[in-house]
Amino acid sequence: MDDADALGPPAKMRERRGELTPMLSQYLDLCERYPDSLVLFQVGDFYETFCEAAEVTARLLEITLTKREDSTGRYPMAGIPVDSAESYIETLLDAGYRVAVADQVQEPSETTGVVDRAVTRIVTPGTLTEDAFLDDDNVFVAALADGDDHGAERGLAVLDVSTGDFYATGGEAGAVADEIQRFAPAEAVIAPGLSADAFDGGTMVTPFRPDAFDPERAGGKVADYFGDPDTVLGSTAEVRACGALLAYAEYTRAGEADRLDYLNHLTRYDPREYLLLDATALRSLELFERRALGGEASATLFDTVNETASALGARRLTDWLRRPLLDEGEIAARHDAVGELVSDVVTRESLHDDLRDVYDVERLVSRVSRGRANARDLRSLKSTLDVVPRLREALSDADSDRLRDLRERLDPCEDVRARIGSALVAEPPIELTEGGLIDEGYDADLDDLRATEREGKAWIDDLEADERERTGIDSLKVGVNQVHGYYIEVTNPNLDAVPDDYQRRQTLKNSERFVTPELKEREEEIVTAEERADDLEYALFTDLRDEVAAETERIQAVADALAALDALQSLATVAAERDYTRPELGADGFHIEGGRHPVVERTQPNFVPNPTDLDRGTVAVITGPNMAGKSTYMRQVALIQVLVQAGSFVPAEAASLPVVDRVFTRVGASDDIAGGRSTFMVEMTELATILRAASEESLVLLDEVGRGTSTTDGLALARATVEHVHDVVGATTLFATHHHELTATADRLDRARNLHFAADGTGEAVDFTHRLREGPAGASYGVEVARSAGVPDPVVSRAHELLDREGAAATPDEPAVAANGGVDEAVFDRLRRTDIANTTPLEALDLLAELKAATDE
Ligand SMILES: Nc1ncnc2c1ncn2[C@@H]1O[C@H](COP(=O)(O)OP(=O)(O)OP(=O)(O)O)[C@@H](O)[C@H]1O
Repeated sequence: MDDADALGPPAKMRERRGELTPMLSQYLDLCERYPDSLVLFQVGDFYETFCEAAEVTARLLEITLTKREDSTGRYPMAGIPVDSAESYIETLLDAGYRVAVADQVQEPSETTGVVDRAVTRIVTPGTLTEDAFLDDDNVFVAALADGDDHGAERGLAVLDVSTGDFYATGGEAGAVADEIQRFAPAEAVIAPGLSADAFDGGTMVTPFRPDAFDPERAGGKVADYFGDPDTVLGSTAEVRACGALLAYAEYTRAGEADRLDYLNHLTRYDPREYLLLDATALRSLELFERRALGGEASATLFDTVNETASALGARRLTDWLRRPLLDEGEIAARHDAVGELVSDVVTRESLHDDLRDVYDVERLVSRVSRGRANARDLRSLKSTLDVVPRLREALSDADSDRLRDLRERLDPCEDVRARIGSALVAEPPIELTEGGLIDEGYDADLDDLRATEREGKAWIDDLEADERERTGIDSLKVGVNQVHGYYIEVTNPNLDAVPDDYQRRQTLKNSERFVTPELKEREEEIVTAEERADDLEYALFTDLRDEVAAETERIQAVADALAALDALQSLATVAAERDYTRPELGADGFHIEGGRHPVVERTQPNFVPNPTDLDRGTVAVITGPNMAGKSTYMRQVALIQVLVQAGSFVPAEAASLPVVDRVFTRVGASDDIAGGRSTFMVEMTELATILRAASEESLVLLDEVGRGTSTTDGLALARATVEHVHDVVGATTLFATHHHELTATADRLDRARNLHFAADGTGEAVDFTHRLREGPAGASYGVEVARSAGVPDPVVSRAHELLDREGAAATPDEPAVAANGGVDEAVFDRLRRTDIANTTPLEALDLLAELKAATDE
């Protein structure tokens, strides 16, 4: 928040409440009613702000700060034009404000006093519906609540007001925090007493009436929209969150009918139904956001597999990547559909072409339902429905269950389509009150009015010729202007010939303008017919819009099917064009032939495919020089896994994979400077999460764990981590490290493997092959990488000299950190297997004796 003083009633006005002019006292009232929002107050063609709010808006929007002066005092004032308000409002949102737009809701001509004003909408970052603010992506607002007992149980509700997408989920606080990250809401309301910690800096946490979270009240709200809360939701925490979120969404629609009629569908899910990707994983795998490490902006996974043709499809594909599936049947159903479209080029391409004509129906229909849609919106809806029969035709021979099911669900809504088609002209204007919307033949009364208008105009068109003949004045002209309407113009030399029934209207320098009683009558007829036609058109249009609004659920169902079809089409297009293969599911390990990194292969023309062959529970220790490709490889495996479970084919020659419950990553350095934590602290926090939460069903990527501290500590931690993951956690793990000593640890453990990236050290230059091999890496090429990076020769030579001197110390096959000081491996193992927490003092003494005996031998 830039400056909280800009909110609420200005002190200066409050002090003089009794004396203020009626207009300013209206402003003061509105500021009091909307104390959390910056009030934009319409005065004619401007939205004005006053006092502190004016100072803040003038600064943020770079507009002039002026003053309003009256008998009660001088008030700073700053205003923005109503016509270009949206871009200014956007800047205010970016600065962290909510904006309450107070419009004049009465014509100034209707009153002798001050015009009525009311807040007609509250614009907040998470509840945007105006096209001007939106791109294709979802914009979410969330609500977080706890249960009756205020324990660790949390409920989360997430809503996109512009599309009507509504999700609810719940669970213990940590799991729900992960779900929040998946949706990355722009805004959130939270129950009284809860901390906002689960939200990061990208979410504006907004205060809201605590009573909206009251279980009874919230339950009532949920019932109002979706039926019995106990049936549709999982816990009181979820009910509180959903109810409060609905109340908040209604609150921001001030002025419009309270209820959001297009919210018909609630998706309630359990986080355990989807592959869990926490914030760290989403970030480090760059699913949606670029990290631009080292200034090099790379594409995201989403960019790479997004070949959707519509906004609906793009949002659906985002959701599939954000919440990959766990259910093998569901995954296979998507794979079947993708497979069919991969092999059927004709269908795939015709789907892609047709889907390009699909508009953002979810948003269209929500605008229709809110009474905000114009005639163009309805035409766009019709164009979209026009596509549906073509899509059904393209899918007529579909085999896979999913495609057949989608075909079934593609209801062309023939009645709606025909109705819009017959009512509206092909290219209606945006304005709704100035006519030109409704087509001929739709309404008899309208056609009559238009006929009157046409006849009147035809009569006038003929008038010039008729009057020239009657008067004999060849230069006589008939014209029209805004102020005086139709007139007959006669130049001064001909004034003598003017007949008696001409009435003078206007005198110009060289001519006079006249009207005749008949011309006035005709004109009156035309104007009346025009006005009545405009009003009638508006009425017919709103009736049509209401009729379409009554079909909201049907149209939403079509939108849902279109979205899924487009997402499948996208996956199939990518698979076909980039040579992806269908993965086999249900394997007891990760077996990939010729795997590729889906994003890097797009920018590296000579990308080297690499295999993966890891039984479940294997810990692979991956060594190799800097720049050899370790990080790329590890991410490649994880991305392939995410793609599989999202329903996609994968960049590989062949793949046979299990379904994993969660992908964990501890990759690269991510300083949390804003959070005040050092790189090492962040690294350890992430590591702690993984070691606590990973299961045998998880896939874990650990990249250079322990790098952020001293070598000894780092190595000790890395080693302890490998052992713990191997012995206790049991997750399949890829562990990249520069500590060659770790390769010895891997040699000792049953399910650990050494893999490495070799580099050909030809002479003193390094040639990266990017090829993964069995066993530990032979040497570190760090010094050569330093040379190719431009480190001066003397430093490089000296480093070589030092390396030579240290010799064997750096060889990788040496056992790990002589930490056991020569103690027999069996003793070491015995210690490792000991669970101290479950060892009695007596047992401990026995153990000590046993170990002592072993070392004495
Ligand atoms: N299989 C591959 N084929 C072609 N180029 C690759 C391959 N793998 C990685 N690269 C390229 O090599 C460079 C280094 O890759 P990467 O960052 O994965 O190496 P690294 O071993 O993790 O390095 P460091 O240890 O310094 O983190 C990247 O620019 C990447 O694009």
